[in-house]
Amino acid sequence: MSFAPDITEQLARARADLRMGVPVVFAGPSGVLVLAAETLAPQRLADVLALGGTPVLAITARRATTLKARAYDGDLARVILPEDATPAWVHSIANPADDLRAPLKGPFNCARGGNADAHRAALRLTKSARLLPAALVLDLPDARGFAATHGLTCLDLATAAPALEERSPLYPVVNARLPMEASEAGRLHVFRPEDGGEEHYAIEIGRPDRSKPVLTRLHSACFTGDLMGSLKCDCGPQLHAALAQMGAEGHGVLLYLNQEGRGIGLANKMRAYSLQDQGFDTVEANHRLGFEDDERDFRLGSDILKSMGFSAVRLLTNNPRKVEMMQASGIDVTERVPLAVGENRHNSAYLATKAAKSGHLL
Ligand SMILES: Nc1nc2c(ncn2[C@@H]2O[C@H](COP(=O)(O)OP(=O)(O)OP(=O)(O)O)[C@@H](O)[C@H]2O)c(=O)[nH]1
Ligand SMILES: [Zn+2]
Repeated sequence: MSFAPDITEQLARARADLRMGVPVVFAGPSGVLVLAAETLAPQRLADVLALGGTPVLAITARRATTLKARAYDGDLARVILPEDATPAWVHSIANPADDLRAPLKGPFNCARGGNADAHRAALRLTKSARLLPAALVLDLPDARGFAATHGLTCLDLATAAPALEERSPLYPVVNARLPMEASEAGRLHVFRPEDGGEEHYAIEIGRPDRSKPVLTRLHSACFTGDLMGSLKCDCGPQLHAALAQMGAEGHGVLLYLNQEGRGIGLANKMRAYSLQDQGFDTVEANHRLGFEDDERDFRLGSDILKSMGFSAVRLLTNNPRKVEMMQASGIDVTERVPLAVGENRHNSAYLATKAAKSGHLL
């Protein structure tokens, strides 16, 4: 019998630690101390520098490209901290907000050779904590001892790295009747992941026949568009048009996935909006922040559909990646139903970029 948290539970703790600015430790053949750049407090940086060694700032290859730093590890770069590194320096590498106003100094001295597995895991962890993907990493000679002395979350790298790539199983928590404007025959189902992450929702309209393809919308949360009526995207009109079509047909399932900002979280999406005000498009803004164009995993949607008893859908979308990911994860997409609504003068460039760079069909 053990009450000790397993790796999934430890990772959930580690995410919370990083969001608060508390370091975590990865223990492996060579252990490391990890702090998220975004939440790095001045005293913690001073403490890390006082430990000696060669602290590096791990950033993604996307961010490295903008900074013209050498990504010797392929998907990431390890920028060696200058001896006089300040919190402002660390934040300016991690956060592109001031890239244009204060062009970064460079050239950067980047580590090459050795093993970057812990750095890669650290970046995955910052992303999954919805922080900027940048982490201060310092080699520790006795990682487990250091974690025990300082009461830090200690993750075994060999178990944590694969666990960070997996998606957590979702289980149904509750469902209840929800009469809506679009249909009085609505039912809201709540699904919860086992890893303490975001819940996702399914809005079932009518009682769709499980043996036939169901009209389905895979909708990613957009606080600004869905709730605030933002004109910068088409999410609000798409949400309402999808529900209206399901209401009119009498059946449907709208999956509301809490993947705000194409999976980067609302704070990072607002950082991307700020970059868009500096002239970058939606894809360039994600890259400058260090993210891929789209960090979402639509297999979540397949998991929910399967658990509700569906195996085939008529998918309301303009995004071919959604169709591909559904198919690849065992849900048959018998038809793509276009959903082109809500274009206006504020979002026409955004929609054009999605068509040109992300393959969206208009
Ligand atoms: N990072 C980022 N996310 C954005 C931006 N504008 C909107 N989003 C997010 O993009 C997602 C839009 O999701 P969906 O409506 O499912 O979009 P889609 O991939 O365009 O596909 P379809 O609407 O099905 O055609 C939401 O999570 C929004 O929060 C942006 O400029 N940057
Ligand atoms: Zn939106």
